[in-house]
Amino acid sequence: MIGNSIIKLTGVDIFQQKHLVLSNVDLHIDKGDFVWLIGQTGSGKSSLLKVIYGDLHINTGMGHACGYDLNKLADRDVPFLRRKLGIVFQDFQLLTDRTVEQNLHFVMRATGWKDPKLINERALDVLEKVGLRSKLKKMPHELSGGEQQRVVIARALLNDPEIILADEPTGNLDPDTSEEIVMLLKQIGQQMGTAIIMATHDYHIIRTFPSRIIKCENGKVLEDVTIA
Ligand SMILES: Nc1ncnc2c1ncn2[C@@H]1O[C@H](COP(=O)(O)OP(=O)(O)OP(=O)(O)O)[C@@H](O)[C@H]1O
Repeated sequence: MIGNSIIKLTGVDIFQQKHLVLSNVDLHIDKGDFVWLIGQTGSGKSSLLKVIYGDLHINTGMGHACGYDLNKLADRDVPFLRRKLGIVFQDFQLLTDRTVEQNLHFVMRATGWKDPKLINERALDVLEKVGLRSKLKKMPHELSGGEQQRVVIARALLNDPEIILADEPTGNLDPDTSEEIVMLLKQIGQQMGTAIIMATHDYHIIRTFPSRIIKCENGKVLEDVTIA
């Protein structure tokens, strides 16, 4: 982290294969920021998030995420960058054949945790943060959609991330449960200084929780957007 800056993109072009999705992107996210990311289907929201978590490489402009230089990011750096990011995406769902506890332990072992006592404690700690300590031994299918999403958030918190990237985390949830998830993310941001970028198509929830809005539109990322 340079000062409070967690993400800094300057003049970045973002491609999917040979297709230029977003050009000349400037984006600055500081510790504790909560940012809504909006834009029509196919406008480039996921592509922008993919650049930040090292899934899409950049060649034009300058990019930093959690202290990593995105222009020079080597494949071997990506797992280390990902430990500083909490990812809450529909593509990163829970393993369905393991309990909540096993899901959390699996990620911890994969990211270098060794001590079984610390692993147990950390799993309980993150479940406590999302209010699901009692669900440790449950299988994902025994949980509601909102509870599953809370476990995904707990999993994203395991390595104490500097930023959480949430791509439509409330897409499959009813309005009340969606609000609970946003409140939880906001609370995490306020308590731990975690920055949060949340992509959504749900303008109602943005109106309920007003915050900075950025928008992907016509190949650009627009800042300080307001919605009707
Ligand atoms: N793996 C890929 N290969 C080639 N093109 C892709 C790939 N992924 C996305 N694209 C294209 O890049 C553009 C931006 O897609 P992206 O997924 O970033 O949009 P989005 O705003 O996240 O959309 P949605 O709201 O539907 O999730 C689209 O034109 C899409 O077709």
